[in-house]
Amino acid sequence: MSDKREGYISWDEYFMGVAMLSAMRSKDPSTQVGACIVGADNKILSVGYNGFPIGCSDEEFPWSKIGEDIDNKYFYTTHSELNAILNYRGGSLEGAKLYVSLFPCNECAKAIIQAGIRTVVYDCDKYADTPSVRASKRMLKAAGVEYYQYRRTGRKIELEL
Ligand SMILES: O=c1ccn([C@H]2C[C@H](O)[C@@H](COP(=O)(O)O)O2)c(=O)[nH]1
Ligand SMILES: [Zn+2]
Repeated sequence: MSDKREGYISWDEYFMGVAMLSAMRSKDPSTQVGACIVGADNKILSVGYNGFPIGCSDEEFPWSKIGEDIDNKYFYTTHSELNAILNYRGGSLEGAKLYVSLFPCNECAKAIIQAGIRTVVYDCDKYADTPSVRASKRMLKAAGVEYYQYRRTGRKIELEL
């Protein structure tokens, strides 16, 4: 009989937990998104969160979404999924799985498909009714990328940092 410790987190909790922790790095006051890309052998390949590109300072660029003209975050934010894909320097993401705290938009869906990611596990789907997410689902389905919602376990994790 094994005397292994009970109560350890599952793979799904671990990877979605890393995605959610990554989201906490985001400076977006409205929606923080985190992503975690995992290889077939349950190894984490990359992580990302929504933020401005390198060199575009959070002090200078706008986080407002109602700003005039080009003073609007939508022009500048790199989405968490794209950041996770671009942060990976190890070669191919063919066959990888993506854990993400918000359902990917249509632009991220294109990047996911082209990167060879085959599975998307998402948590929140608050923009499900928008054309962007509807188009995203259409593309993911057409490309044979499986997607399903993460089943929350209700486990609370407290970290003293
Ligand atoms: O696929 C996606 C879609 C959105 N995001 C990021 C981009 C923005 O920073 C926020 C959304 O802001 P709202 O104020 O809720 O419109 O989420 C992402 O990372 N990935
Ligand atoms: Zn996106």
